[in-house]
Amino acid sequence: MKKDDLIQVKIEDMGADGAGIGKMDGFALFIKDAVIGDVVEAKIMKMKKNYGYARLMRVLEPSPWRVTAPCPVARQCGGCQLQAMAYEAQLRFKENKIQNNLKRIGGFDNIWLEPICGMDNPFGYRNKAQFPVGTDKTGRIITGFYAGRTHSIIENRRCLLGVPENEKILDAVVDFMEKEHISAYDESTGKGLVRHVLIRYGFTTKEIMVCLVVNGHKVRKIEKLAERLAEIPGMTSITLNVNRKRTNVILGDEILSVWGRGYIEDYIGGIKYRISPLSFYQVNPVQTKKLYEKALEYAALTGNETVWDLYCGIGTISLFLAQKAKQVYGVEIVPAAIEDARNNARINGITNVGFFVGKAEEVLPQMYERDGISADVIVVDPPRKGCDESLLDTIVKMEPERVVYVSCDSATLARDLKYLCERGYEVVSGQGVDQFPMSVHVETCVLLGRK
Ligand SMILES: C[S@@+](CC[C@H](N)C(=O)[O-])C[C@H]1O[C@@H](n2cnc3c(N)ncnc32)[C@H](O)[C@@H]1O
Repeated sequence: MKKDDLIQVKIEDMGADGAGIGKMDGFALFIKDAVIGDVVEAKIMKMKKNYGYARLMRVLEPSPWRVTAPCPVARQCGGCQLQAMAYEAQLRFKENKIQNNLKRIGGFDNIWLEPICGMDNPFGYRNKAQFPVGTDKTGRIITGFYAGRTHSIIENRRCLLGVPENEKILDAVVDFMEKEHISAYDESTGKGLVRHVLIRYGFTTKEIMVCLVVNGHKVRKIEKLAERLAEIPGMTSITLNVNRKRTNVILGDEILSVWGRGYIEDYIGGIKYRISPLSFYQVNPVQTKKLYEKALEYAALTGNETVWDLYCGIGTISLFLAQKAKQVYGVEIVPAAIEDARNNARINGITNVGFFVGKAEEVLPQMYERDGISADVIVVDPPRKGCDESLLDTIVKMEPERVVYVSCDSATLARDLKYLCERGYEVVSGQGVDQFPMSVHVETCVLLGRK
């Protein structure tokens, strides 16, 4: 097989990034957009020693799990990788992904997981969207999402994963930019003003926040845009975020108020959270509630426990746990998030929590060595790279009865579980929670107990 060859192949498996995998002449061929069970015609794009990449040209026999993707730009857009696959099959894919990682990376052969927790309606679930703004070849202002692995914008104002309000907001922003001749930022030159539109929506409160990310400190006639946006029911906060750096990172550090208050509020369970443009907040509130309830169930609190919630963000899990614990301590690296966490405790009248700013892998060992702190239960919810070994070592030394590991990357989860299980812990239970339908991502919650 060589570049540009046309082949016919049956898709027998799927890779972690959602690409279909077909086998031919001993080679594994990765074919994006092919669904397990399809027979496809594909064009070879690149061959390596044992595997290759091919482009899907035609589906010759559709898989029983193939569906028509409801979004017209699903294939080009980098946001969804699994829209052409029935939701039930997506859930099986995610369960397999977790199990494969546990086996391959963690060496766990027989971990029983509770059935994955999926959504009844797997669309319209996202409470946050960040739309890049740019221009097309004719200079017309466009917004949408980046194509997979690139920074070219696929125009789309009606993303089916988000709320309908997004479209009205984007219409208002683009109209305003065209009428007032406000430029879009150009990544290749570093020139132009408007980079992204960040929208957040409180599902329980229906409050909306719009934050325009700009390469500057002001936008001419912004009050005209604010006037129009303020007419959208629920609009609560309009801000500018200043990002003058030539970087892929979307948000800068500085927020300037334009209209309304600088935050929205939302509830998960009975707890109210204040969310500012820079705060980390889970994007799928329906599933987040289920995830936190699972973490709370695994923590099995009776009211006498001291609990540490590491990587606590704005204190979402900490406040959930505090309802059933004696004392909860949260640790988080972003100072603004800890400010939000303290505020969130205050507005909910929760007094049995304390928050610390710093790296979990520094704060916990320091406090253990210096102050001899203890823990009955430790919850960790790290970013994709997982936990630092020095943090895992301290957890082992502190000997909590239970460790609840919430993970957005089952590969690093498997690595860290292996480490803990070689040092006195065992996996008691676990469950995948689908926070990101239509994408390949999946959240996992695991309970570890002392052997
Ligand atoms: C997956 S989020 C979890 C946040 C929170 N538990 C929630 O559910 O909203 C991970 C958090 O870890 C924070 N973080 C990243 N590295 C960290 C570190 N080394 N120490 C402490 N926090 C860290 C991030 O800022 C982010 O808020």
